[in-house]
Amino acid sequence: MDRPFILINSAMSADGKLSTKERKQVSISGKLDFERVDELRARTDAIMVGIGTVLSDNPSLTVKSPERKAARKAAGKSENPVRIIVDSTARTPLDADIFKKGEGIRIIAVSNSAPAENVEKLEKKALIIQTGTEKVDLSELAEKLKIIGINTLMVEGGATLNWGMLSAGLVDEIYTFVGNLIIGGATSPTFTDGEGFSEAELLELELLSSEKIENGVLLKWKIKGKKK
Ligand SMILES: NC(=O)c1ccc[n+]([C@@H]2O[C@H](COP(=O)([O-])OP(=O)(O)OC[C@H]3O[C@@H](n4cnc5c(N)ncnc54)[C@H](O)[C@@H]3O)[C@@H](O)[C@H]2O)c1
Ligand SMILES: Nc1nc(=O)c(N)c(NC[C@H](O)[C@H](O)[C@H](O)COP(=O)(O)O)[nH]1
Repeated sequence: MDRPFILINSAMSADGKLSTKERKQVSISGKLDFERVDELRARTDAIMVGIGTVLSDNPSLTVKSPERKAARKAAGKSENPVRIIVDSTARTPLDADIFKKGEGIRIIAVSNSAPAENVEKLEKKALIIQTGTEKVDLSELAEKLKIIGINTLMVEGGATLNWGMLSAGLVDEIYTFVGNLIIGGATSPTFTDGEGFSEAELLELELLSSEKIENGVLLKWKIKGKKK
């Protein structure tokens, strides 16, 4: 299958959580890690998040640094990468910050069961890609993104989309910043939620690097494939 190079970047607590039990975001990253994420954003063709992240965090997914935005412009690109929301039932609020902030293309990926009236409203704000019956078919979405010129895709969570991408075999590398806090809670989102793998399905990773950043550690992993 021809698809973009796909990287997941997430920040997690020392106990592997992405946010609190109320699904409220907390700063796990410090200033330097947020700078690193901005730099990654500026280098990628597209950024993708799940609708759960939009509903809880309302991210804009823009490049923040004026210098990086200017460098993208100078290279003939938009200031921001293409911003994509995976939203099976077309629930994205029309006043979400992703629409209000920054220039550039937005894509909402919906399934074929998304209510037509929601899709029609979103069509005024974004390009719509429709795949899958109940849930967005992430493999088909990745192929379509490649066709429209997206060669590098950065997934910024959340927990359910991370699982969807990993379990569909769609991820090449994972960058996790592990921050110096404990969040706890059996229901707090973790780096990968969803159904989970059984023993015969586990994914094996190769550690590419580890780097101390302020009071945390950045781990870069490559996906090797199913654990033998
Ligand atoms: N710390 C971080 O780096 C970070 C990054 C992003 C989000 N978060 C946190 O994660 C939480 C949100 O995670 P979440 O799990 O609730 O939502 P999510 O962002 O993972 O979105 C999940 C949604 O994606 C959609 N989806 C469609 N097709 C899918 C498929 N085939 N597979 C999987 N998902 C599919 C579904 O509509 C599903 O409800 C929030 O609390 C947020 O603060 C943290
Ligand atoms: N890298 C990172 N470190 C964190 O400590 C944290 N809580 C997030 N969380 C991801 C979440 O989705 C954020 O809401 C977006 O990173 C915000 O993006 P914007 O600034 O709105 O562009 N991400």
